[in-house]
Amino acid sequence: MSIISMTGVNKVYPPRQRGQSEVVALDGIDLTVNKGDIFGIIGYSGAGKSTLVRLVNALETASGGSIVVDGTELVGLRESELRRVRLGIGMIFQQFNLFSAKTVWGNIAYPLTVAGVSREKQTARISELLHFVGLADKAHSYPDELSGGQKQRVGIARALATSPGILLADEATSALDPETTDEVLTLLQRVNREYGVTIIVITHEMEVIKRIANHVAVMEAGRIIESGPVFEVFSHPQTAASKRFVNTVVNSAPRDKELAALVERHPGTIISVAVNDTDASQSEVIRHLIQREVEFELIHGGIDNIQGKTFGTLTFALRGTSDNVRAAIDAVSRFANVEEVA
Ligand SMILES: Nc1ncnc2c1ncn2[C@@H]1O[C@H](COP(=O)(O)OP(=O)(O)OP(=O)(O)O)[C@@H](O)[C@H]1O
Repeated sequence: MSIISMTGVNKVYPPRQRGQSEVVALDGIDLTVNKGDIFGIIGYSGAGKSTLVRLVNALETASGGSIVVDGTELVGLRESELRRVRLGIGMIFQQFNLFSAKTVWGNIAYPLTVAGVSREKQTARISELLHFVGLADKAHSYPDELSGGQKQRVGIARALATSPGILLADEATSALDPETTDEVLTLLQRVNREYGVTIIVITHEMEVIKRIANHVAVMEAGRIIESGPVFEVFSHPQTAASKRFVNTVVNSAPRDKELAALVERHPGTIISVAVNDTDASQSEVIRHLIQREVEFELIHGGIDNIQGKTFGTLTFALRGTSDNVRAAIDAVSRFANVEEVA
């Protein structure tokens, strides 16, 4: 069931200065996020990701199109009605955006006070959330006394205070080191599983998508150029930009210097085979090489796990008669994506 649905959404900003032209930040966005998704949106700087998020939580208005959030059409809605929609959406940020003069407790209490929640209920909710994010002992600390990862955990607790159904995470781990990033991503997965919150993750890092998203949309120049289940986009990227993102995190075929070094050490035929556990398993590839009496050596590559599925590219140096090598490549090519790299 869809919880966010965008159809033909445009956003045009007026020129920043006289003489400049207007900026088309979003250009015909069609997007459906289903309830329970961890939906990743990836793109380089300026692709339009933050603009898209600001439209979803109604911080900005669209120039055209339709945006339906949890059954409510946002386009054309009055400010008082937009406020109600915003209550159902939590948000976390790259720079955490905590109130530095308030304690951890005070930060989490803030949205509850604004929503008119009684003191008693606030206390119960804040205690629950502090335990959930593992900061029960930091209730009376100030943000300055916390590490980046702890600050983001406060950010998550504050965003969840009013029990929103949707959480928007805008580059939420971009300021954190890899280990802390991992902790925060694990926490977001718990938010999704244990509280049933739909999460939209905005990032320029494919690792984040690979780690937690089930669905991904790739943005470029204000458009969504590719979208689908994470495993599909990783295993069959359709556009140059998606391929570049995928190559940052998965073992792909060797190129340039790396390839030249391999060729020097392994004269003969070198092939790269994309393997996965749905249609091109590693064992099937190896079985065909053995059957065709081809000697082989695994010289490059590796296997990843994406959404519980095996995925990777293995590069083999093949040795044997040219007929056998050809027959082996033909046989493997029937079910797997094979690239003869040398
Ligand atoms: N208030 C604004 N006025 C004019 N142009 C804007 C405004 N906000 C964003 N833009 C422009 O819209 C385009 C998309 O910006 P946006 O911030 O959504 O991209 P992004 O993918 O989130 O990039 P980043 O990660 O750098 O924030 C950019 O060309 C940006 O300069």
